This record gives sequence, C-alpha cells and structure tokens, in this order.
Amino acid sequence: MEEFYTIQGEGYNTGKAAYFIRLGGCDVGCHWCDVKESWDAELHALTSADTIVEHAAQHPAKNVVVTGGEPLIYNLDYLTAQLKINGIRTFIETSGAYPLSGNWDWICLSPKKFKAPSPDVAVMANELKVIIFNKSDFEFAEQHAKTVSPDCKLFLQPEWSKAKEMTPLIVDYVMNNPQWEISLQTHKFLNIP
Ligand SMILES: C[S@@+](CC[C@H](N)C(=O)[O-])C[C@H]1O[C@@H](n2cnc3c(N)ncnc32)[C@H](O)[C@@H]1O
Ligand SMILES: Nc1nc2[nH]cc(C(=O)O)c2c(=O)[nH]1
Ligand code: SF4
Ligand SMILES: [Mg+2]
Repeated sequence: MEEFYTIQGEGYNTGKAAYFIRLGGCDVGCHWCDVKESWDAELHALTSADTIVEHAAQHPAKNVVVTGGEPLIYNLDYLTAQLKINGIRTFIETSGAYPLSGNWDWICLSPKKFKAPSPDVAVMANELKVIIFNKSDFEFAEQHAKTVSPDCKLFLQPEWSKAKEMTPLIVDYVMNNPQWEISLQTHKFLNIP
C-alpha cells in the first residue's frame, strides 16, 4: 500500500529510525483501526518485493517494519529473506490472525477481540502490545499475557480516540502491575508518518 521512512512510534523500538512497508489487506475489522484505507488490498497498486527491498536498502537505518493491513495474510518468507541478505533488521507489526511466516528480528503481536491470534505467533512474539479502548481490555491483556513466552515485553497502548479517558487508567495499571509498560503513539504527537 505504501512505503515510508520514519521513526518507529510505538512499543519497544520507539525512537528508532525505520523504513515502513505497509501491506494492503486486512479482514480483522477493528472498528477503531487508524488505517482503514489499508483494508481493501485491491485499491492499492502492486509493487514487487525486490523493488521494495531495493528502496529499503537505500535508507541509512537498517531497520524495516512490515505492517499493514494485516501483513501475515501473505507469506513473508521471500521478502524477509531478501531484506536479511541486504543486512536489514526485520520487525513486524501483526494481529497474529494468520500463521507466522518470514524471518523476524522482532515480532510485535497486537491481539484483537475480533479475530483471535494463532498460538504459533504468540509463542514467538518478542512484544505483546494490547490496545486499551475500554476497561475490559485490561482483562483481555492479561489473558494474552498467558499465551506469550516469559521474556516477551508487555505493553498497553491507549486507543487514539479514547486516549484522554484511558491513559490515566493505564498509568495507574502500570504502576500497580509493573510487568506492563505504557506505549504511546509518539509519531502522532510528533506529526510524522
Ligand atoms: C494498523 S496496525 C497494522 C498491523 C496489524 N494489523 C496489527 O493490528 O497489529 C499497527 C498497530 O497500530 C495499532 N492501532 C491501530 N489503530 C489504533 C488506534 N486507533 N489507536 C491505537 N493503536 C492503534 C494496532 O493495534 C497495531 O499495533
Ligand atoms: N511512526 C510510525 N510508527 C508506527 N508503529 C506502528 C505503526 C503502524 O501503523 O503499524 C506505525 C506508523 O504508522 N508510524
Ligand atoms: S488488525 Fe490491524 S490493520 Fe486490521 S483492522 Fe485491526 S488494527 Fe487495523
Ligand atoms: Mg500506524
């Protein structure tokens, strides 16, 4: 759908420059999704994986974030193999709704109530990032924390439109449950992509 060079705004790798590859297509249907224009893959022109890798390799930071849409709709073995050949670290943002493919340096799993993540993604996740839209999402976060590995980093991120209401609850929750950390969508405050 699009490619852009920016700074990772969310989660464990916040603050690192990275080339973003946003793949079109998602059927998870989060009503608060901040990239609904990504859902219909057919609305976006196709770009070959080789061209994308060539573009990524031209940027100073050797980090790529593959996101979407839901990137795991596609088999990502070829794309990540080519990125690796070019010495690029591979990060993925996924709901986990499809089986894991690709070779990843960092897997950020953001599970959704609307389509449960597959267990193979949960066990491999380096980071669990749960979006807090309402109070019941804390319990949802704890359920998913049981499915990830013991060294997986745990993040709570306010849903953007509910941030005013939810952020104080997250602050309180993290102070009482310090195995969790807060993640903010810092790129939205910085006005960068
Ligand atoms: C747009 S999604 C694309 C990748 C994948 N489909 C997923 O959901 O993880 C990228 C990240 O943005 C988060 N996100 C999407 N809409 C959001 C919103 N309104 N507020 C906060 N985070 C949001 C998702 O949970 C995910 O962690
Ligand atoms: N700067 C920036 N950081 C991000 N982290 C995850 C994003 C995403 O949409 O997947 C995203 C994004 O869209 N922009
Ligand atoms: S899974 Fe990700 S891309 Fe798909 S609707 Fe939810 S937040 Fe948006
Ligand atoms: Mg985004």
